[in-house]
Amino acid sequence: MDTEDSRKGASRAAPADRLYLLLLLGNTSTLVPLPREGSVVIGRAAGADLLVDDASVSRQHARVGVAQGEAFIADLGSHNGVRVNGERVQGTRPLDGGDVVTLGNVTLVFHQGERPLPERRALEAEGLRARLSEELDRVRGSGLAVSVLALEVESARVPQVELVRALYGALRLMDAVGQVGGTLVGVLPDLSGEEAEAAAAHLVSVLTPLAGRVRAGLASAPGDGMQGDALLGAARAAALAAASGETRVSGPAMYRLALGERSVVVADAALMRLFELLRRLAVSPLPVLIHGETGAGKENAAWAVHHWSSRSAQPFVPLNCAALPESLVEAELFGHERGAFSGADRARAGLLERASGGTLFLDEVAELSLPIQAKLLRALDQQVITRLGDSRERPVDLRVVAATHRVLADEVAAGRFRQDLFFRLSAAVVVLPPLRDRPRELPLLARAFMEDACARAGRPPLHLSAATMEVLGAHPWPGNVRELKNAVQYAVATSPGPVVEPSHLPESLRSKVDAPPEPEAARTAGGVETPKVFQNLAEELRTLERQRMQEALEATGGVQTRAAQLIGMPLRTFAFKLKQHRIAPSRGRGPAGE
Ligand SMILES: Nc1ncnc2c1ncn2[C@@H]1O[C@H](COP(=O)(O)OP(=O)(O)OP(=O)(O)O)[C@@H](O)[C@H]1O
Repeated sequence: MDTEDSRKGASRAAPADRLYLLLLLGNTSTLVPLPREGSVVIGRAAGADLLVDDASVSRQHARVGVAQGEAFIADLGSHNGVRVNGERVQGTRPLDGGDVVTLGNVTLVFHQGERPLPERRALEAEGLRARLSEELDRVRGSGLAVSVLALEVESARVPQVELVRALYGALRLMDAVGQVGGTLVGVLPDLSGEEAEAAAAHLVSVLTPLAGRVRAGLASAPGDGMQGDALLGAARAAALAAASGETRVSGPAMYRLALGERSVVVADAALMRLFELLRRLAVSPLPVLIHGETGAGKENAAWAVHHWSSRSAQPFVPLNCAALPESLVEAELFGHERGAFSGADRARAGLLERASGGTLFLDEVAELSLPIQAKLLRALDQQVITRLGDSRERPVDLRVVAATHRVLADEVAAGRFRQDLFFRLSAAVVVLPPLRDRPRELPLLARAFMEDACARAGRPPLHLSAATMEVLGAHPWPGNVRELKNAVQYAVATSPGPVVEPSHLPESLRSKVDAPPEPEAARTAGGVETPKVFQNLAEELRTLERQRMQEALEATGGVQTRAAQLIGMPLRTFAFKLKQHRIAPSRGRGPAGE
C-alpha cells in the first residue's frame, strides 16, 4: 500500500516540483502546466496567457503566479469574481494543491506535485468493499482507525470522472475513492474523529463548485462497527440525513428524516436509496408511481416527493381510490355544481382543483374504474377539469404521485387499466419494500414508535425484552409499518412495568409467529383496517415473482446473471420472465453487458 502523505496543507511548506491548473470546460478537461517562477493571466481576451472562451470570464480575469515554489491567485478586477473552494477572493490569496478555483462559470483545479493527476479511477463497488475489508483487517491488527466517507452529489455540473479527479487531487495517495450505487465513497485509512471530519469538510468544499449540492456522511471503524457493509450503510445514511454542504457524522444507525410536518424513520439501505431517489425525482416535474404493499409507507413516500418539490408550499391532497364507492369518485375528483345530482345542494371543488399548484396523491390508483381513468387522463393531459353539472373547463396545475399494491403493467395486460394512463403516471417508478424485507429497520422502527407512544402517554421509554424482539422479528407483517405501529402502541398501553414482554403484544401477533404471510388488508380512508382482501393466488405469486426480480436487479445494479443467482432462477428463465413481466430493459443489463 502506498503510504505517501500528499494531503493538501501538509505539502504547502515543501516547494512542489511542478504546478498545474486543470481547466474544466463543458465536458472537456485540459491540463495546463504553470511556470516554475512567474505568472499567467487567465481571461477571454486574445492577449491572455490562458485563453478561456466563456462569456462569464472577463477579458483579463485573474492572474495565477508562482514565487519561490508558492502559488497564488489574484482577481484582476473581473466582473464575476474569483472563488477558491467557494470563497470569494479579495485581492490575492495563496493556492494549495487540490484547490478548486471558479472564474464565473469556469472551473479550474490547482494541483502541485510530481504526479499531477494520476489516472486513478473510482473503484467499482466490489473493489471498494475489498479495499475497505483490507483496511478493517489492518485496524484489527494495529488498533488504528479507518473512516468511510459517503458523498451524495445532487446536480453535478461536470462528468463523474472529473469529480473523482478532483477528489483524488485533494486526497492522500493511500485514500481510495469508489462508487457504490449512485454515491461516491472515500475510504480514508488512519483517520477518525476530528481529523476525519476536517478531511470530509475539505472534500465537500472541493466538490461543491463542481457538483452543486453535496451532502456528506462519515462513519469510522472501530467506533461505528467493524463490518464493511454496515459502515458503508451508516455513512450513506448519515449523508442522506445531512443538509446540503454539511457533513453528518454517523450516530445511531437510524435517522428521522424531517419532512416538514412529518418525519420518517430510515435505517435500511434499500429505503435510504429509495428516499435518495425520491429527493432527486422531487425536483423534476415527473409523475411518480410508487409500488408497495398496504401500510408500507407509500403515503410517506409521496409526501416526501411533495415536500422536496417546489410545490411544497401548496396543498398535498391524498385520495385513497379504493375507499370511495364508484358513484362518489367522479364528484370527489372533479367536483360538482349545485344541483348536479340529488343531494348536491351547493357547488364544490373536487380534489383535482384543490390540489392545483400542489401535489395530488392517488393511492391505490389501480382501483379506479375505466371510465374514471379516461376522465383522469384527459385532466392530466390537458390540465383542465370540468365539474359535474358544469360545461366550463377550469385550468388546473397538477403534479401526480400515484401508488398501488398491484403490478400496473399486469392490470394493463388484463384490460383493467388504460395503457395511456399507465404511461402517464409511471414516468418514474419506485418500489417500496415490505417491512418483512427490512429486518434491520424493524427493531429501530419499533423503538421509534415506542418512544413516540411513551412520550404521548407521558411515561418514560419502555424496554423491549429479547423475547418480544424475537416475536416481532418472526412476524410476517402483512400490514407492514402500520401494523407494527399499532402493535407497539397497543403494547405501550398494556405494559404495566418498564419492560414490554410478548404477553403485552396484540394476540394476533403472538398466535401468528409461525403462520405464513397473509394477503394484504385494504384500508378505508379513515385509516381503519377493513377485513382482508383475498387475491387470486396465481396473481399474487406473479406479483411476488416480479417484485423479487426487480429487487434482485436493483441489488445487483442491473446485472442479470447475478440477479438471477440471487433469487435462484436459471438465467434463461430470468431473461424470459423479464419480458413477460415487462420489467423495463433499462433496469437491467443482459449477460453480455456484464
Ligand atoms: N419509515 C417510516 N417511519 C415512520 N413511520 C412510518 C414509516 N413508514 C410508515 N410509517 C407509518 O406507518 C403508517 C402507514 O404508512 P402509510 O400511510 O405511508 O402507508 P401506505 O403504504 O400509504 O398505506 P396504504 O397502502 O394503506 O395507503 C403511517 O402511520 C406512517 O406514518
